[in-house]
Amino acid sequence: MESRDAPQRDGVLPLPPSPAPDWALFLDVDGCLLDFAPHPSQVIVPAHLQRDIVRLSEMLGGALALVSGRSLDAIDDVFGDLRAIPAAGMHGLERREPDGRRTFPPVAPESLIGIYAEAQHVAINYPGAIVERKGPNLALHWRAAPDARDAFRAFAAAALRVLPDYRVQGGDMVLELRPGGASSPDKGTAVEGFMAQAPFRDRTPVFVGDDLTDEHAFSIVNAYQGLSVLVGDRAPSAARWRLPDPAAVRAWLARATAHDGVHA
Ligand SMILES: O=P(O)(O)OC[C@H]1O[C@H](O[C@H]2O[C@H](CO)[C@@H](O)[C@H](O)[C@H]2O)[C@H](O)[C@@H](O)[C@@H]1O
Repeated sequence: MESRDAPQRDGVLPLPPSPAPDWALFLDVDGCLLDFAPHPSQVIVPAHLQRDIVRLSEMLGGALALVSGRSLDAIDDVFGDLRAIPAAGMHGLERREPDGRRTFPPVAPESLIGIYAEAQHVAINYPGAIVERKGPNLALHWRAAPDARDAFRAFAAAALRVLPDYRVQGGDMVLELRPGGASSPDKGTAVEGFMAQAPFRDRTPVFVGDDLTDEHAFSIVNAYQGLSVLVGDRAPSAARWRLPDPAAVRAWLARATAHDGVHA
């Protein structure tokens, strides 16, 4: 199925329309709602953002979810007030369903404990490099230490030999060791999971995200004839619409909630 046509502008993706009442809106977190920070715990959440998300969720009849690489606990630590909002964490490995039920990621293999310690030893050589443990996932970040990239890549390739059924997932100045082959959950299957149930079902899915891991979700919403919105200018991408940066995403959400209703 083809996605909803986006107006073409000389190869530049167009800005998305204002949210419509029949949308199911899926929002990535880091690099989309929030500007990147050197460390995952240093992100700044503008005061109006939670309020706008809650308001927009109400306007969409609850059909709004956060879909992130962060764990659900980390999402809740960052946003606090959004604990009633459905969410997918760890790139779809765990979910908070619309009725509040939780699905959990697979248990980490015992060998991950040693791998985690070894990764921290690698990171010590690169001040600013971060090893983040998220359940069965291990994220190796080099945003604040670009020189760590090659060492982390080599480390991850070697770690795969002792982590059964794991794979490496690339991201923006990060790579992640995570369980599961090609058929394991990702942000696309997370969107499909939400779309199979009320209040998301029968709505037009719209996914807004910036990173490689968001491409799974872009492909799914395209297949549903929804809107795929890339934040930034990463290429290539399956996205058909674009917002330039997280500030533009926040302004887009704020404009939608500044009215009494979303635009029909
Ligand atoms: O899917 P997302 O919501 O975009 O989450 C992706 C990763 O976000 C976090 O890391 C990224 O943001 C940090 C804060 O800006 C930054 O320091 C780091 O370099 C980025 O990779 C989070 O820590 C990861 O667990 C997520 O997978």
